[in-house]
Amino acid sequence: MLNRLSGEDSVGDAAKAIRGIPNDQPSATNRYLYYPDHLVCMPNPKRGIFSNLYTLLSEPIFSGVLSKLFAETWVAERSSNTRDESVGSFISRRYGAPVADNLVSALYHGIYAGDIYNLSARTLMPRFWYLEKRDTADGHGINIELLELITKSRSLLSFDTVRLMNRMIKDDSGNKESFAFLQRQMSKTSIYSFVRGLGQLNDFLLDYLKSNANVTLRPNTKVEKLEFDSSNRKFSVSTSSQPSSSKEFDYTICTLSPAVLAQFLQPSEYADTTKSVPSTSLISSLENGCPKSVNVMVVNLYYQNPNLPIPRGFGYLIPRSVPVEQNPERALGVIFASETTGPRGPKDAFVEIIDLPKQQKEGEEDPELDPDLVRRLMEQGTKQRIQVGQDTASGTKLAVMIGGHWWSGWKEEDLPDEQTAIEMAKSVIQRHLKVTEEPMLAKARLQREAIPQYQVGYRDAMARIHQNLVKDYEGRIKVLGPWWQGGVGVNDCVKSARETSRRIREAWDDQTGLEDYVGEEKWVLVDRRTNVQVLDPLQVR
Ligand SMILES: C=Cc1c2[nH]c(c1C)Cc1[nH]c(c(CCC(=O)O)c1C)Cc1[nH]c(c(C)c1CCC(=O)O)Cc1[nH]c(c(C)c1C=C)C2
Repeated sequence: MLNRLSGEDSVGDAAKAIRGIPNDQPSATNRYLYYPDHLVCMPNPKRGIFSNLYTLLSEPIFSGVLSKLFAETWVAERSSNTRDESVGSFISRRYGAPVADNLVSALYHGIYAGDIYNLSARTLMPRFWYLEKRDTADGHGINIELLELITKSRSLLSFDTVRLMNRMIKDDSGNKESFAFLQRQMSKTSIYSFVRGLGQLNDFLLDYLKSNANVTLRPNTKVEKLEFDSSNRKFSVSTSSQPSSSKEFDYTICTLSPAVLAQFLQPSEYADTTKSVPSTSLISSLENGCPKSVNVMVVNLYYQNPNLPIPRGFGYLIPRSVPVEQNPERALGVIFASETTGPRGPKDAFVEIIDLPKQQKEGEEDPELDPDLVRRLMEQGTKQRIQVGQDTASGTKLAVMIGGHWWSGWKEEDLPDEQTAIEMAKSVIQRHLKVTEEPMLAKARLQREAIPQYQVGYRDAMARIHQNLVKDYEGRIKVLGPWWQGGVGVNDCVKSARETSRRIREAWDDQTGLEDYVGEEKWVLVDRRTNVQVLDPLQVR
């Protein structure tokens, strides 16, 4: 997908679409935690050793943390029977409760809006989970293992990551030039966005699919039933507009939740008796293994003042340990959104390339423009106006995220409405950032079931679903997306989409997208100097 975005048609389109924030910008280097009543900038190499040390020694959020970090080496490892454990319990056990509650809980608010005492350590901290039991003969803990990797210039990568990287390098079906361009662009980038927002990705995909004669799109059409004929291994689909379809399909790709897939597959009273019926074991593995999800209220605030008294950076997160009187709204964090969407204002959001040779000599790097793109435009002699920032107005944008796991189990009528949410967000901003100005624009939206919560036991649940899908549907149902592969990000989705299309192209029908969950995780040691890859000889026993 991104490969296509990056220039199937023209390399210029990519530079126009993807807006990368360079690694050295404040939004890349400065991330804050709120504790107990002020923002604390997290240590990072760009801030220098003295500044980091001062923060570590003076801020209450780190009290008791350093001694516990050092003591980790002597903590007894988990028992061999433990299949999984919550992130909160794992971190408290190895590094102490303050690390879990003050630091790690905030991080998991900022990715999953989740409760560390429910999320799976094995799924979400796989490397740490693995390192705890690696080399058990020495029993010297995670920190020493990490130190050893650093001093020996080795990376420990999951087997599936290395497999994907190797496949992408070998794969000649993609556009090599655009892939190389994307790699170069991303290596300088900490985060990226799309100039017209994330919706641009959808628009691009839609346009691309519409331009393919063999694709039929059925918007606003609910799938009612999915039936499989095992004699010819074909699916038929009943939809709200077409109760019985004559068309047959070879594969089904499901990006919805396991529980929704179970609904599609359940035979109705009037089911066609020639079609296969899913086993009760598949249906119960889908229903019981389905992660719960959380609702997140996202409130966007726009202030006309471009110079509000807020620090430079990506934003801040609020750990679970912050006393309720400091966070009665149960906010999870705030994104300083004008920092993350590129240059803003009527002048700065666009770069006009009128006379390239004068404006930029070949080889001279402009942080906003890719040199290859410039070279290409120079060759074409093109005059272009390129949008590099999302916002054509100056001012300050903030995005306040509220709720998540704090609202788990709440009844619908107890959730705040949008107007109340705006008032809540304004009071968060007033209390935490001392901003008393009224926003010029405010918009709230409740994102329902926004983020799946990968529960303790997620890995085993997905392995069971895989085995049942292969048995009942002969690997003709593939699953991908946030519910299935334990990753909520766009990158995770792109990665699993790539792998799914390969599985179908190669007719790998022993694979559903969940096969890597069966058995133990495999890890690869990569020598960073030579790029030699070896399967880690010290796999967990
Ligand atoms: C305050 C709540 C949230 C913030 N972002 C999200 C929530 C619930 C959701 C979210 N965050 C990340 C993703 C994945 C995006 C992707 O990969 O496409 C999602 C869905 C990424 C992320 N955000 C933070 C971290 C450390 C990460 C992991 C990857 C990375 O380093 O980029 C931190 C973070 N999130 C939020 C803030 C304010 C913040 C840090 C200060 C908001």
